[in-house]
Amino acid sequence: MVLRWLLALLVVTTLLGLFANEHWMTRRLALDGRGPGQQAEVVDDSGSGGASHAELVTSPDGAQTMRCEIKPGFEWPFCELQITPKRGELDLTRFSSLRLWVTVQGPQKDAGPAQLRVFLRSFHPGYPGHGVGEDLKPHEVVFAPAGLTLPVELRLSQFMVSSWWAQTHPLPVPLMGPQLDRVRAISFSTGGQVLPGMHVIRLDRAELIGNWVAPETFRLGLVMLWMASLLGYLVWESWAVRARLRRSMRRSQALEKLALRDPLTQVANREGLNRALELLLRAQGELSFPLSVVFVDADHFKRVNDEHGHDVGDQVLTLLAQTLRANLPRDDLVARWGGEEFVIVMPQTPAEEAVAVAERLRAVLQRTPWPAGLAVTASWGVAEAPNEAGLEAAMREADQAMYRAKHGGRDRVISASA
Ligand SMILES: Nc1nc2c(ncn2[C@@H]2O[C@H](COP(=O)(O)OP(=O)(O)OP(=O)(O)O)[C@@H](O)[C@H]2O)c(=O)[nH]1
Repeated sequence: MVLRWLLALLVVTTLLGLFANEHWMTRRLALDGRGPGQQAEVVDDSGSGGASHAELVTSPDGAQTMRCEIKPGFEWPFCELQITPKRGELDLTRFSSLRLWVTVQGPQKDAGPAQLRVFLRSFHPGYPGHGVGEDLKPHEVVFAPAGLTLPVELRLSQFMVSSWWAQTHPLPVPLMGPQLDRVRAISFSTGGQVLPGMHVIRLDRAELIGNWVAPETFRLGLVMLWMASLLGYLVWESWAVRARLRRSMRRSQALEKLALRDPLTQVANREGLNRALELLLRAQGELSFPLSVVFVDADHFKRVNDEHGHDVGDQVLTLLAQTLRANLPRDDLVARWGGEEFVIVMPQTPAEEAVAVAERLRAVLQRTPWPAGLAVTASWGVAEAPNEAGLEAAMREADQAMYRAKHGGRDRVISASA
């Protein structure tokens, strides 16, 4: 169930994340000459020996329009609308595409739609001429905007170093290829095979688009998220299984304890005594011997029930058991054998000592304040087991000795050997 929720959450997070990274977590930068931070200007071939002439018109809505009269006679005639950030350079590596709202008109009717060259010009101190004017490295994309739906989106990876520039500017290998980390200008230029006549380039908007987090980094992050979630789940599950196991062990231990204890008197029952004896013999073996067994049976207990009710009878049995337990060392075992009969097992105790202990306990019962002002006594039978083999016989003999105590007048201790 948890896994299902976790999976659903991860799937939703992943899809939402991918969508957000693509559409919401984006940075934009206008690069169209609007605002005080940028400057728009036109450049024509007149500075290089040509006769073409360009002029710039800025519309009230901010659109930049270059009107250019291309004159023949020069080898590479051109006009160019150039936008430069006033404060130096732009690092375009943080962006992935350039969105353009641009239209081009030219005189060519039969020669096909007029072409536009877009240049990103970047600086590097290693370039020949050290960034003076034309020695900025041009990165170029050529296309015909006519008929395209605006905006036209150009991926920055589509910009290639102009081959004519590369041929005349031999560069060391590390500086070859596109470099967009220090762009000083973006230009919109007439095409390479430009026809003489009037050319108009109108730039309504130019916008750089980039992701806050690069898509590859973002996807890597998502993979890490999945791995971490999976690992977290595995750790959590193994912890949960261990916790379940611990709980069920505790429960079964509690149940086992219940099964070995007499619920009324809270001392061991017969099964509990057998189990405790087993453990004792396993731990101490023959060291437990000589071991004495004492049978204790409340005297005339039926009368207690008959005269004072079953509840008082229960209270007497409970007090009797707890009194025995409280007045014996921890190593001695106390159990309810059944009804109003109890058994005490005293390891490392010869019969004479056990008789003395039984006498002491008998005296304790006389001093005990019993419910309903009763004077409760018991009959005691003591027998000694010299070794493990003699244990069963000792139980039997102690029981018989207890009966002899009954027949002898009750409230007394009888040793089987007496
Ligand atoms: N209240 C109560 N009575 C119990 C319980 N278990 C056994 N008894 C009662 O203990 C009484 C034992 O009676 P008997 O076996 O005649 O023995 P006694 O009256 O003690 O007489 P002697 O043993 O000969 O001294 C019976 O009335 C049982 O009902 C118990 O858990 N609670």
